[in-house]
Amino acid sequence: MRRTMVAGNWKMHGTRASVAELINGLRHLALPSGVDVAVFPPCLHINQVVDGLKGKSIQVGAQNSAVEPMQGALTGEISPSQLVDAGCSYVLVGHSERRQMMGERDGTLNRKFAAAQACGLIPVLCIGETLEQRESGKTLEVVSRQLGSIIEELGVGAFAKAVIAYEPVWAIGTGLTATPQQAQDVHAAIRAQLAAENSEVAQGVRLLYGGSVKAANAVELFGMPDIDGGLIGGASLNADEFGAICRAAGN
Ligand SMILES: O=C[C@H](O)COP(=O)(O)O
Repeated sequence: MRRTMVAGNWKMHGTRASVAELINGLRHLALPSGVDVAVFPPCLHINQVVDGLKGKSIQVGAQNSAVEPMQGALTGEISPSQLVDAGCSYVLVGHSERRQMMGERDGTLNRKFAAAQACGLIPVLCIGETLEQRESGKTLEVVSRQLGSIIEELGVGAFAKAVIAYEPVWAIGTGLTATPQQAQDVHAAIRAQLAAENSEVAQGVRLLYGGSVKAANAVELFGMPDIDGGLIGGASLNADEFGAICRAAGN
């Protein structure tokens, strides 16, 4: 049985003061015991969040990490080993905003994924199609290629200690959500692709849905058989809303 997971990606939001407020809100949440909860603050605020959430069952992750596992001459980057040292458990790999705006390609993402795992971080691989790709019937082809890149490079076993987030780009921050059935169809295809290589890995890996998830649509989405929780953007910046989404995952 897979444990559900709700992850809050704060993206490039927050000041020390607003983060302190959000931490305070999170500390007061009653969280369901069967759900793994994690937040992904900007790197600048990771120490503050790790300290502020001590004793609370919320893990902390980073939104990005370097292609090299250990420290070195890589100006401006933060290594997975530094993130572990700071108290992180997870790292996002290949969020569509980084694929699109930073030009991150599969080869780079394979290295980031491997480097994260080498340090004991759990990578959350983000995959998903653009509106144009969906409208031209290429959704499954695109998602399969993004997933296949890691399988080819690192082997399907790499997903024994990883999470996958399916995020249709057209649903991110737009208020448009994939219908539960649209999301389920893609999640089922992802699991089938993994199962073709290794059914145990396929059954064990958690597949999160991301894209305009709110408390109001979470129950229906998380009720689908291959949706094991969510990667939440905007709604994770409000502790009460985030708490309600976590409770929806616990139903
Ligand atoms: O990482 C989170 C996703 O990009 C979803 O963002 P959103 O909930 O604001 O649409």
